[in-house]
Amino acid sequence: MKTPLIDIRRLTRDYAGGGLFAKPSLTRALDDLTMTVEAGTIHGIVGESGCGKSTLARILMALDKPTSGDVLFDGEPLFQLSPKDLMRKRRDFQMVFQDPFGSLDPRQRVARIVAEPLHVLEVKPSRQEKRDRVMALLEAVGLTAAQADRFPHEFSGGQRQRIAIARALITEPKLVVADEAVSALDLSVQAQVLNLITRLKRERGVTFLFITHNLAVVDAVADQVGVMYRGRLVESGPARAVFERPLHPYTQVLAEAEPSVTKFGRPPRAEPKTSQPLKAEPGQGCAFLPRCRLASPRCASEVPALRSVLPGRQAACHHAETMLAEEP
Ligand SMILES: Nc1ncnc2c1ncn2[C@@H]1O[C@H](COP(=O)(O)OP(=O)(O)OP(=O)(O)O)[C@@H](O)[C@H]1O
Repeated sequence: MKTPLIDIRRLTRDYAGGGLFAKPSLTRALDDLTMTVEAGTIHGIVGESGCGKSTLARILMALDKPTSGDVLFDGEPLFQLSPKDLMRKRRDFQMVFQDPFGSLDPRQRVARIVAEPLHVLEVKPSRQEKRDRVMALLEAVGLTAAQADRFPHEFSGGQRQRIAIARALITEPKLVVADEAVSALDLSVQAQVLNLITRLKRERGVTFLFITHNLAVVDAVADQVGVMYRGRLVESGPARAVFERPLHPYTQVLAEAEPSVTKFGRPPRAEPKTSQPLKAEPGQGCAFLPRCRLASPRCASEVPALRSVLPGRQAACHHAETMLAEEP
């Protein structure tokens, strides 16, 4: 079997909270998260606010360290590399952020902005080679050579996001993590940037990890999707199949709230009965239990492991087979 580009192994990230006047507390932003991303694919990560998406992105960029677990990038464990090897490895992954207005230095010209990761990551091409690379990339993202000497404020939001994508590609990375990269853009501009990303995957073989709360965006571009809930991966598989036929009740809730991704615009399923809600002890049962329409006593006592339910489809739910047997 092929080595995945990213092999995330049992990643946990705890943040200490509280302080001088508040009781100390611990937030588990990532909880034993395991997943793989194949090279040359667009892999979506979806989940509601606070589920740990940005924490995952920061760890994949080696901007933050996990409390436990590791990430194998092209077979190499990121958090066991020496600082020198990590610096070399950083050229292989880049990030595009949400805010196209805040993420580009307003005092720098576009050519300098796009070339910046070369300086930061100590790649030292000749002056001419650098200029050639910048120009080729500006052209690849649909901008002109004449625009290289302008400043960010002279561009629209969509154009700025193209500049950010060109900057992310300058070190010829294998992976680009896009964290809510089109969320701040108008719908028509979103579609243009998504087309660009699909083309870059096809023509350059770049792998994209597309992190968003917007299922329609993932449905439009992603080959695979991972659904996160409270720091855990609860479902994964081919994006279209996952949204059309969810195998986890949480995915179903997300998909039914976004009618454009469910084929027939299904009406939402019944909410759980609230007369005697089941509760799981922390760390013992399923975190989705209080919101789950299929909750059973087993869900309160046993954390459901992510398991293969259909070929290429995984879900962390004791009732995945029940969902499979239900009318679509
Ligand atoms: N530096 C930090 N210190 C303390 N807690 C943090 C820190 N960063 C994240 N958290 C907590 O970890 C959890 C996951 O946060 P994270 O930002 O990764 O979620 P998210 O899915 O990206 O949310 P959003 O879509 O709102 O950005 C949240 O409960 C958040 O409050």
